[in-house]
Amino acid sequence: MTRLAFIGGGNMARSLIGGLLKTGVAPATVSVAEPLAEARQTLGREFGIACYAENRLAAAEAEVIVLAVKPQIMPAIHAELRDTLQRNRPLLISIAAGVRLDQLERWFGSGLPIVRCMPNTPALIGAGATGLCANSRVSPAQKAQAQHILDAAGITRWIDDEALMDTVTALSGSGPAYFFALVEALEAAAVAQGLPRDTARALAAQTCLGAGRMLVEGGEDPALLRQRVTSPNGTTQAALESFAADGLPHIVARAVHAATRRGAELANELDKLS
Ligand SMILES: NC(=O)C1=CN([C@@H]2O[C@H](COP(=O)(O)OP(=O)(O)OC[C@H]3O[C@@H](n4cnc5c(N)ncnc54)[C@H](OP(=O)(O)O)[C@@H]3O)[C@@H](O)[C@H]2O)C=CC1
Ligand SMILES: O=C(O)[C@@H]1CCC=N1
Repeated sequence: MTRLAFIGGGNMARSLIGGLLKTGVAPATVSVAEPLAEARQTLGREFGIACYAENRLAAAEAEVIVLAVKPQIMPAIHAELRDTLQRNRPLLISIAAGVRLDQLERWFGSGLPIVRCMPNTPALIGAGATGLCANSRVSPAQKAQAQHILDAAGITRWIDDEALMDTVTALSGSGPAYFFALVEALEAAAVAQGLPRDTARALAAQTCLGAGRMLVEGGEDPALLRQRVTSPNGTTQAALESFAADGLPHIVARAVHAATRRGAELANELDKLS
């Protein structure tokens, strides 16, 4: 069985580890490096995996290493891991927003097989969406390995042009937050009209789930699904006309553009640090 190490045991690592163990991956094959003692204890208790304070120890025997730290931490960990990686030449998987393959190659050593991917937090419940992009050193078997790890967390799509990974980040990486923000706004609007908050929350959240399930399970065009809700001259039409008058597509496009630009900025900031 493939030995897998996570560097950083935060939100996304927990989501991915939880998904993998649910698919039958043995806890004994997974290790994690996490600086916070309390977080190590929780990870060990929850998942039964080996937890280390030192990155080098977690990575020592691994055939696949998932870099699950914040982008700004990457330059700090490469010095620690570089020798181990050059010796063992594992498959490296980075989930960091913005961080480019050429930067990872420069920091961790050229010639390494590296997959840059962008999962999202619904991975925690097996409903994640991940874009993946590989450098030229990744073999077909390693591609399948990376896909297997991320498939455990939801759906996966390979992205051939790495330049589009910042778009994936802005779409599905950050995307759950957009839907949460919409639910918050819907809830606030209904509460302002007098609906009890718990009722507003439950109806808004279930509506989000129902719409999402119809999109995913039915596979129909969102425009068609929208039209079916929209009776001529009815309530939905009134709401959609209000959205259009306020420029909803433009507002969304600007937000996705801002997130995409921030991804590129993160990478540029790291170039200045390292
Ligand atoms: N959150 C999200 O929705 C998504 C995040 N990502 C990407 O995933 C990565 C992780 O994000 P997320 O899980 O949210 O962040 P978290 O802060 O939850 O996790 C990062 C973890 O790394 C640990 N850490 C800090 N320094 C080191 C170090 N030197 N060596 C090893 N571990 C260290 C942190 O410990 P401590 O807390 O003690 O500092 C923390 O537990 C980021 O690069 C982000 O861009 C990708 C997709 C979605
Ligand atoms: O906000 C962020 O930078 C990370 C990447 C995608 C989701 N969270």
